[in-house]
Amino acid sequence: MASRSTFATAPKPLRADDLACFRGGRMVFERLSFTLDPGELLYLRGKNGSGKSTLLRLIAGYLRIHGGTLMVGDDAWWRGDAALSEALIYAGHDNALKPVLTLRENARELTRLMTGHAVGDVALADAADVFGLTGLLDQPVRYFSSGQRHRSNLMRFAYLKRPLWLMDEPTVGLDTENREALAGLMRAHLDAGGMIIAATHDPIGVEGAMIDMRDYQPKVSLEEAWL
Ligand SMILES: Nc1ncnc2c1ncn2[C@@H]1O[C@H](COP(=O)(O)OP(=O)(O)OP(=O)(O)O)[C@@H](O)[C@H]1O
Repeated sequence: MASRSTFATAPKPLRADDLACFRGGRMVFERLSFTLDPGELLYLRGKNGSGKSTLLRLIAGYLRIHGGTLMVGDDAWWRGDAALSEALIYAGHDNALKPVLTLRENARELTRLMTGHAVGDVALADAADVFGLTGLLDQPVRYFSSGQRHRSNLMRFAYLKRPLWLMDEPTVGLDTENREALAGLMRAHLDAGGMIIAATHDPIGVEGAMIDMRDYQPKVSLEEAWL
């Protein structure tokens, strides 16, 4: 199991107050507030298009804040904050794997880009073992099934020692065994003082608080509704 000292940077609490985000020509959410302390998990629930991915992408620094504040420890969040991007791992809907490379080469490439150093063979073997990918490490990703690709994408959470995990639909396409592996990995991360925000439609089986995105949808006035 990981320990606090295994994180490259110390976990910092997140505090959002009255956050708002405008995207695709409309306000996606507004007045959204939450706190997330080390060792805590926050689920984002809500129907398609309610802004779960938008919130994750905003925290990751890909989108702007249009209202409210987000504090990272004692510092105000800002887009392009290298310290924050070095403290988080984001995994969205699309996998970031290059099909022509093997899984090992993909992991080395990703870690070189994200940290400046390629992941070592021992750390990679341990991470592959979590999701039953040991036998696939030296296979080109183009031969993988969709579930194998998804597990390969999730593997980064096991070998990058970063405190804040932003997970978008992490259970999609996972069988029961791998859902349990994912839940175990998440529990170990939280036990070590890590933090997770996970957008999901499915129960994962790890205890956490919940944001219901329905509570933060903009209210449309009667006049606007007629426009
Ligand atoms: N690349 C984009 N450019 C502009 N608008 C976008 C883009 N991606 C999503 N949106 C809009 O942002 C809003 C929120 O979408 P988002 O993907 O955050 O929802 P979601 O809750 O994650 O949905 P799902 O459950 O389908 O994944 C939607 O109105 C969507 O149309």
